[in-house]
Amino acid sequence: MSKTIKLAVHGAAGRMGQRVVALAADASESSAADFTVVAAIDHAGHPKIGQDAGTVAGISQIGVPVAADWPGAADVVIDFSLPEALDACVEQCVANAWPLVVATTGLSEAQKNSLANAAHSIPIVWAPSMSLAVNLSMRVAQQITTALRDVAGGLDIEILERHHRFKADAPSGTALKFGELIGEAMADEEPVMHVHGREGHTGQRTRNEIGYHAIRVGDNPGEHTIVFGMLGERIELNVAASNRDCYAAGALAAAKWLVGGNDGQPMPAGLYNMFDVLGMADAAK
Ligand SMILES: NC(=O)C1=CN([C@@H]2O[C@H](COP(=O)(O)OP(=O)(O)OC[C@H]3O[C@@H](n4cnc5c(N)ncnc54)[C@H](O)[C@@H]3O)[C@@H](O)[C@H]2O)C=CC1
Ligand SMILES: O=C(O)C1=N[C@H](C(=O)O)C[C@H](O)C1
Repeated sequence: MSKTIKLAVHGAAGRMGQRVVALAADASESSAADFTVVAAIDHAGHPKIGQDAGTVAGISQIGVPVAADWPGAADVVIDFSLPEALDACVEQCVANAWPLVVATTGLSEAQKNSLANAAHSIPIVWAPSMSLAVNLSMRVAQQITTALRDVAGGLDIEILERHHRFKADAPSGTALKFGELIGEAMADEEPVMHVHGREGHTGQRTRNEIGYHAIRVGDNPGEHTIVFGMLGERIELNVAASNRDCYAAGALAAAKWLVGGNDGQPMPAGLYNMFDVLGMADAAK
């Protein structure tokens, strides 16, 4: 039998952590052949501490309790937690030389810098969306922007995102990443302004801004619409999750890539993203 990847899940009792545990451990899922969940880590005060992580995730027992302690050994760690929980996770991974997938959004600038520092010693995949469809849409958004940025009459770009009412950060990390990539593709002499919502006497829209609008409704697992508005017509690029498994499957693909790379060799230390994992790093922009 081939050796499975020993996976530690950080934030294991959360909405996303549960789906990662389920896809990695549920025998009916194809990814379960690749992984063995060795640790399901969550906050010491979480009410599910001590319960079997499989049961918490809605699958059969896996013999691993949700715990606040880190394991003695792991091949890779997947983090879906909170910004305030991430620093300790990164420290553990650096101390133990564990590759790390960071999916948590809403990080401070200091945390982004410490991720870059940590990536000098361990390989890290960090992306605000692990979804294949979202990452592909980011490339499409860059291409549309490049094609239309000099259109007669001008191009207005606004980013609408919809998420469940429980989401803690706004706008979504994905919306901000769309904006960053689109801003690069706008390549104007003027610096791009990132405008978050509008209210009051705002005056006319300027050419060099990207607008962001964060909608929080019900149980929406994540939807992004990029509006490319011109005089006389518009394009709307919409990418929507039906459930959270697109993110969980993407995180598992990233974990597998860190451990086995493209050629079976572990990835060296460095800061990677989902474009690297999906082989889209050099896609035409
Ligand atoms: N990159 C991506 O594809 C995606 C990223 N996310 C992001 O992942 C994060 C988690 O999202 P959800 O699962 O919906 O949130 P959630 O609130 O359901 O789960 C977070 C979990 O982290 C745990 N946690 C809090 N403090 C901790 C600590 N000190 N140590 C260990 N665990 C701790 C919580 O108890 C909770 O179980 C958010 O930042 C969200 O934006 C969510 C979906 C996709
Ligand atoms: O909190 C969520 O749910 C999600 N967060 C990520 C983000 O902030 O971009 C990714 C996804 O949209 C779901």
